[in-house]
Amino acid sequence: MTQKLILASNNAGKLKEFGELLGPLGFELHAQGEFNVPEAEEPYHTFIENALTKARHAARLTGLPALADDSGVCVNALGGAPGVYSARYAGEPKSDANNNAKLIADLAPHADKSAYYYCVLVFVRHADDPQPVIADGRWNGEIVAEARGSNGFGYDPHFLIPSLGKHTAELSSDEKNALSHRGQALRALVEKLKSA
Ligand SMILES: O=c1nc[nH]c2c1ncn2[C@H]1C[C@H](O)[C@@H](COP(=O)(O)OP(=O)(O)OP(=O)(O)O)O1
Ligand SMILES: [Mg+2]
Repeated sequence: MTQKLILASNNAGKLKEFGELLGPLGFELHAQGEFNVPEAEEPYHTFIENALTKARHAARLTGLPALADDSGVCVNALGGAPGVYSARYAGEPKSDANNNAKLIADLAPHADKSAYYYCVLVFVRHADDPQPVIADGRWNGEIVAEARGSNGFGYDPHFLIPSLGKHTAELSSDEKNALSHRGQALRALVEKLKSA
């Protein structure tokens, strides 16, 4: 039996990656936008609290199980910024181009360009589920001022994977999903769901 699952996100890049990763596992995926679920507030300072809030919000408004992702890029020389604030680093309205420009400018004086992508996923069976299923993933790289590649989304044109010699926007979706913070977290989550 296929399980209906609401993806509690309005980010087209994430929704594409979730479809690629979860579609083959037999979930019947629906973006929250199909049910006119408006964007949830993300008022917290931790990824986990924001992800849980997004998942509960979507489950409450649809009556269906929901999966939320809160993620970002954490830059070591910037003390982990933009981190949980990655989506609105350059202010509202959210803009990948403005966020990338601000990140490159802020990092320019620093020699250490190391960074990592971080992703927390939260699955709830219903809005008041007392046992949300949680998994996370991390992907190390470096921020590069020059943009390269046109795949992916967000900070991908500027995120270099040194061992591959490629920016993450130069990877195919299969290559990215096999390695990414989101791919790692989703595989861990699916293992937990199997034994839950
Ligand atoms: O694989 C990635 N490749 C590039 N950039 C990424 C990635 N993963 C997260 N990011 C960046 C995009 C955004 O600036 C922030 C997520 O913010 P976050 O609040 O979790 O998502 P969002 O507001 O775009 O959509 P939503 O909350 O509806 O899921 O981190
Ligand atoms: Mg968000």
